[in-house]
Amino acid sequence: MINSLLLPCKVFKFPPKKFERPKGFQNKGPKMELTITQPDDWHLHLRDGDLLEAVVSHSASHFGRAIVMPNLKPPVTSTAAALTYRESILKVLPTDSNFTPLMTLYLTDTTSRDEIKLARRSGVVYAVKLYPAGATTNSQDGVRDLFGKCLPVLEEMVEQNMPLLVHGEVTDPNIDIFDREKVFIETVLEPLIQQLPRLKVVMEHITTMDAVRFVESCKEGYVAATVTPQHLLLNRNSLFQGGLQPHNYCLPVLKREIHRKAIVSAVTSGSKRFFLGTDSAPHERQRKECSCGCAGIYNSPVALSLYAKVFEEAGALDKLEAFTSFNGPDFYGLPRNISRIKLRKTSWKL
Ligand SMILES: NC(=O)N[C@@H](CC(=O)O)C(=O)O
Ligand SMILES: [Zn+2]
Ligand SMILES: [Zn+2]
Repeated sequence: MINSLLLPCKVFKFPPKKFERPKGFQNKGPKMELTITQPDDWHLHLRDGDLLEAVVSHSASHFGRAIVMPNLKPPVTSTAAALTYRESILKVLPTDSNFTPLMTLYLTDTTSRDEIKLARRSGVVYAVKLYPAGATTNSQDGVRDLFGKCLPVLEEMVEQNMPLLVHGEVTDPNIDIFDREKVFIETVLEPLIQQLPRLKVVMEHITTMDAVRFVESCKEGYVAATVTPQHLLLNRNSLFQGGLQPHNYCLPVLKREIHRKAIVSAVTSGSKRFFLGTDSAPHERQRKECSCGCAGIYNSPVALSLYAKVFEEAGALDKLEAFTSFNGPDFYGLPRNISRIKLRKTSWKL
């Protein structure tokens, strides 16, 4: 794939005193540059072991912080495990990196209220992740009884102002795979928000116009969504273009073009409810290219450029910075980054 788009080239650090508003898009002849506040990634899979070591620098070179997903084997279900995982990430970071992993807990039917209190007190756990059991990669230990066994924990999360991050798909095999997000909104998210209107919810990696409408209909500051580069750039044709394309397979699966367009409109509108979450999900090559390929797209080395391409093509580069660098920390109640990153438009080959 040959692209002409904005390629991140360097992070410039400014001390707070010298902080000034980014100058924004500058067109200097053929050389186009854009300087924005350093982005964060609000949905990232770093894995562990060798894979962690192989991928972490790709995120750390562009992003200031990342919400690190807990779907390891075994999953990160306790604050103690999150602390250990965090240490193993910090250990393999490049020495000059100030990348900060923001840890999450994997919700199960047996998570306790005390665990949520511990998580909040730890100062390193920022959210709890809901995987409906069987919905996606390493979700077999996920939630089976959200409105029953998990309810006390959700109430504690309201008390602790701890966001619930949601993989929003039903797992019923009788529901068509392309409808699983829409049905999840109707049967789980809408009742959940009615029951717990003060719970902060992030609908992760949205893929449909139904999700866009749902998020826009909720109270700002309580419900938001992350958006991946692949769901902004590809539709479901890309899964079958010239043959089966396993590297375009992720969950929730890519949808029709009308859905892609709705998501592009939502993020380029300047709405505060949508922010960057790459869902970069590395898998070993032989697990993608085989008779039963697993779900997940690895994108962190190129994600920021791809987002910039989407905003540029929509004529909305002036809205890019809010999506990449402001809306996420504002929703989580965290400070925006001080450092900045320069994007330079250039041709490159992936
Ligand atoms: N998105 C994916 O297709 N896969 C993710 C899990 C997830 O985010 O659902 C993974 O961990 O591989
Ligand atoms: Zn997911
Ligand atoms: Zn994910």
